[in-house]
Amino acid sequence: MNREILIQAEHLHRYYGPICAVRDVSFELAKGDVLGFLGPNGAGKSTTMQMLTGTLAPSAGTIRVQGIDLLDHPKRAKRELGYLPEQPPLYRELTVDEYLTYCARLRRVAGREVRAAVERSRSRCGLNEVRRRLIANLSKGYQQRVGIAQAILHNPAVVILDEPTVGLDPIQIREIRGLIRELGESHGIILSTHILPEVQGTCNRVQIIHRGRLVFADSMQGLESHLQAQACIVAFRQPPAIEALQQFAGVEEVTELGDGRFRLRYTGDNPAEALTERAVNAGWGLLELIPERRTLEQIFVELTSRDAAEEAA
Ligand SMILES: Nc1ncnc2c1ncn2[C@@H]1O[C@H](COP(=O)(O)OP(=O)(O)OP(=O)(O)O)[C@@H](O)[C@H]1O
Repeated sequence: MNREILIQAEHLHRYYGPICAVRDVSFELAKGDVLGFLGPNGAGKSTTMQMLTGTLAPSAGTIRVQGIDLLDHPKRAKRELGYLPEQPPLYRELTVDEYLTYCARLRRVAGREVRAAVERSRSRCGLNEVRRRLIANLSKGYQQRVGIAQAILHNPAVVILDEPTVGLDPIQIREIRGLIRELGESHGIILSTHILPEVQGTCNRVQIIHRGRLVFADSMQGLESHLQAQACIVAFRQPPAIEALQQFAGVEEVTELGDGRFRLRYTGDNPAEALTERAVNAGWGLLELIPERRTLEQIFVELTSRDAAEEAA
């Protein structure tokens, strides 16, 4: 399958005086990608986002947007970029339509196309009903939609969203995530966040940055296989002796959890099939067999603490 590459970042570095905030970061974004950019506070997310949007020059490295070098041709490259900063740049005293029209002019949308561009992004972001309302009087969720609408006004290839659901209630969060997934079908999206479920619910690729370096980059399926712990929980009505469970091929450790429940840690092939067969034949009364999953939090902590330990060494 031919992936249309929208962003190519190569060997990005950024120093603030002696502090290296971003170190040798390289990645690609293709059309249809919703790339989650995760990292703890101070990891270098905002610095990277600012470099990608052309608001901060890298100390070294290159960024190409649809093949156009962002440093050599910033105006042309920025036409293909839409950006929602952490604090949406809204004018609260304007109505939604007035504000979007103003943004379209700033984005140099041709005069005769302004109306259509405003209508398109307003509709896509579900803002038709509030088009004549003052932004100041909208809920935070609707204000965030207005922020996203300004980012897609000029129909850019890439949309960069910095912490887009911070401060929203659960229903608004669901709506904004749905909107992001929808936008991902026709744009490439980079979503910077420190909210792990946001990445699981919205993105098809994930990158984790820690102390300025990428410590993880994979597809969501790749991440899923990391999440799959080599362990399962089983429960029986007539539990066997623990030794009987230790005898299954690959089982390394069995922990009794009480009430006929056990945790089996294994290597290699999942013993579930053999276990089920034996449980049926021996009349153990299998009640539960649940593969255990690690949380994204656990992986995140593992990766970031391993990185810190390596650095200390
Ligand atoms: N203008 C600046 N001058 C000096 N140091 C800076 C500047 N901006 C950021 N830094 C430092 O660079 C590092 C990366 O900061 P950055 O804001 O990119 O991280 P972040 O991942 O976006 O964090 P957060 O989630 O807290 O916003 C931090 O150590 C920060 O203190």
